[in-house]
Amino acid sequence: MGQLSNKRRPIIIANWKLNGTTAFVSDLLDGITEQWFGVHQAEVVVCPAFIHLAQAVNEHLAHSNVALGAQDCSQFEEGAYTGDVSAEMLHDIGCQYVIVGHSERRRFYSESDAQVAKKFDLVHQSMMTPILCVGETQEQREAGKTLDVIKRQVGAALDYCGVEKLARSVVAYEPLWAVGTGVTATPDQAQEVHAFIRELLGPVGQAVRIVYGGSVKANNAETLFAEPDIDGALVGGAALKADDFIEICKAAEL
Ligand SMILES: O=C[C@H](O)COP(=O)(O)O
Repeated sequence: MGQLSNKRRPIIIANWKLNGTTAFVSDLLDGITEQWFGVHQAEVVVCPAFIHLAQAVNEHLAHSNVALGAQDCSQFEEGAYTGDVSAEMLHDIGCQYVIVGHSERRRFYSESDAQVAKKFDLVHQSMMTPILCVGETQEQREAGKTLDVIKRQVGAALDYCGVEKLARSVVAYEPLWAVGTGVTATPDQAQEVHAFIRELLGPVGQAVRIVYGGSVKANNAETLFAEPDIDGALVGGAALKADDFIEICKAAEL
């Protein structure tokens, strides 16, 4: 992949969102682990729904080289917060990664930058790696505000947690107009924002993996990954079929 691949290990993350039964998840995990064994340049992470995490660990991932992530966590550590799942619970069950600030959480649950920053910090406190999602709406892009939005979203985590924690994180750039729409950002559009995020992080930015998300498919992954600041992908729809997802993972190693 891109010219900086010697410095940053590519990472491909499957976000299965609100999908799957135990049988579906079982088949999908079998399909992925059977095709992704041995040593690989790219790191592969799967993020099932909370209720399928234990199944993933106990029945499929324990002896695989596929890592486990969660799609979200509570902004609270413990106590009377009905329905929540804490970062510590996720660590305890075997997660290594947690997505925070996904645009669907920001949009459908009104999560603020401040709440996302708290979650980001709790994931670190629980010895896992947060995947911080940022991205602009179509209206914001058309108004020329893309970089302002990204600066505000990354800045909230930076201000709350400090640059050292950002250095040990993954950032996912997901323009909302590309999420689940079939419209992918062009490699140039994505590269511009990725380079901007890296610049925002200062010297540590060179070590941070910044992935792109938004209608990534097997047929567009390679050109995106060829960009110097795109270190992998956060994949939704195309991660629901093992063969399609594995094709994207392979493209990260070209
Ligand atoms: O978390 C994944 C993203 O929201 C991308 O979803 P998508 O690949 O279905 O567009």
